[in-house]
Amino acid sequence: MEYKIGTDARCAVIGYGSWATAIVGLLAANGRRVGWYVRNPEVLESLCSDGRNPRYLNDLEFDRNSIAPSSDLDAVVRDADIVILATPSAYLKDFLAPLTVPLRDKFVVSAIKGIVPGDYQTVVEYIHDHYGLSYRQIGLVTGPSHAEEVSRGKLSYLTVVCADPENARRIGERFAGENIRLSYSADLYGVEYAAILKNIYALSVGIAVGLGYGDNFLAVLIANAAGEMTRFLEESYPDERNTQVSAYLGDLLVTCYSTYSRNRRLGLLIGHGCTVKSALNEMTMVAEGYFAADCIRHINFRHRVDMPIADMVYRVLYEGASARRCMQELTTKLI
Ligand SMILES: NC(=O)C1=CN([C@@H]2O[C@H](COP(=O)(O)OP(=O)(O)OC[C@H]3O[C@@H](n4cnc5c(N)ncnc54)[C@H](O)[C@@H]3O)[C@@H](O)[C@H]2O)C=CC1
Ligand SMILES: O=C(CO)COP(=O)(O)O
Repeated sequence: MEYKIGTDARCAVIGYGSWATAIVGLLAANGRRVGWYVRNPEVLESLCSDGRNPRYLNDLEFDRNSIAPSSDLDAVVRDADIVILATPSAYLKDFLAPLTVPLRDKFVVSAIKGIVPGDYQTVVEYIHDHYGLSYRQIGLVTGPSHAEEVSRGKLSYLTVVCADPENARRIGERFAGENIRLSYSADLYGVEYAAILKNIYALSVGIAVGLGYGDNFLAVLIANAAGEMTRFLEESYPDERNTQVSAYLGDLLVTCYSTYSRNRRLGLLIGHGCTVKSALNEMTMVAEGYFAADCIRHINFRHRVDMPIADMVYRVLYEGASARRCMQELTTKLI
């Protein structure tokens, strides 16, 4: 299917959470007006009237001429060539439900780090299967990149992943900026799963910190998590890949140690003794690892990879198992 991705291509972003807002900030700084699907009336009103998202990254002020926010999904998608998805994975279907305009002639980039619950598919797989796009017209933007830092101009490295390296470079040009360094990859499967798994591992780190484990143990836990991630990728989809670079290991590290990490925070609350339900209620932002723990367990029934850390997180989140006991058991399986 024909699609447009060159310098004239128009971009649109779907979603209005923190990552969507930071991404619009990067794209808007690069020239062309950015289409933006914002279905929340309060956020839409505020973006149109004073160029700010009142719910997320409120200190980021947009030049109103550089953005075109709208609650009409069809119009936003119709006017775009490159559609960037930046909703939490759990609500992607919900966000796209009103769409009647075909996506087949668009280039779709997922900035989402999660699995579509219920379908047990990655976002790339879901868009390919449900919207009839070839894998050559779907990409990813990922890397260690907390929205709070990106939006404040803190140096960040993003990785753009496309089957065709020329497409990756063209998408990368849209995100480029003084404080953004870009890398490229063609490993759609590996990079997407790495971004999903790291959220589960950050939850395990948060749980450990909440339970009182120290830095010595955290280093062991994260080192084992990196090994578990690599093992999952190698056994489920062998390919030539270096998982030591920032799109895999870097993203895992920032999610495990940053105070901005939503997944670590959810784990911390549980480690401190909150029930899973009350910890989820405390969260003001989405922790993808909660959904991913269930999805990966389901997907791993096919691959049967040894994943003691992901299994521990699943048991705590979904089986009501004691975090303290599960973590103690896990300590006997780490090296
Ligand atoms: N925040 C970050 O620094 C980064 C986030 N990501 C990824 O971007 C995606 C979006 O995450 P964030 O922007 O952080 O999310 P967020 O927590 O900042 O925003 C959540 C969005 O989901 C909507 N939402 C929340 N609960 C909902 C519900 N029950 N039903 C329907 N919609 C609901 C909110 O209205 C909002 O638009 C995730 O996959 C995340 O892993 C990727 C890189 C960086
Ligand atoms: O993926 C992210 C940053 O790269 C966001 O997830 P966390 O907030 O849990 O780190």
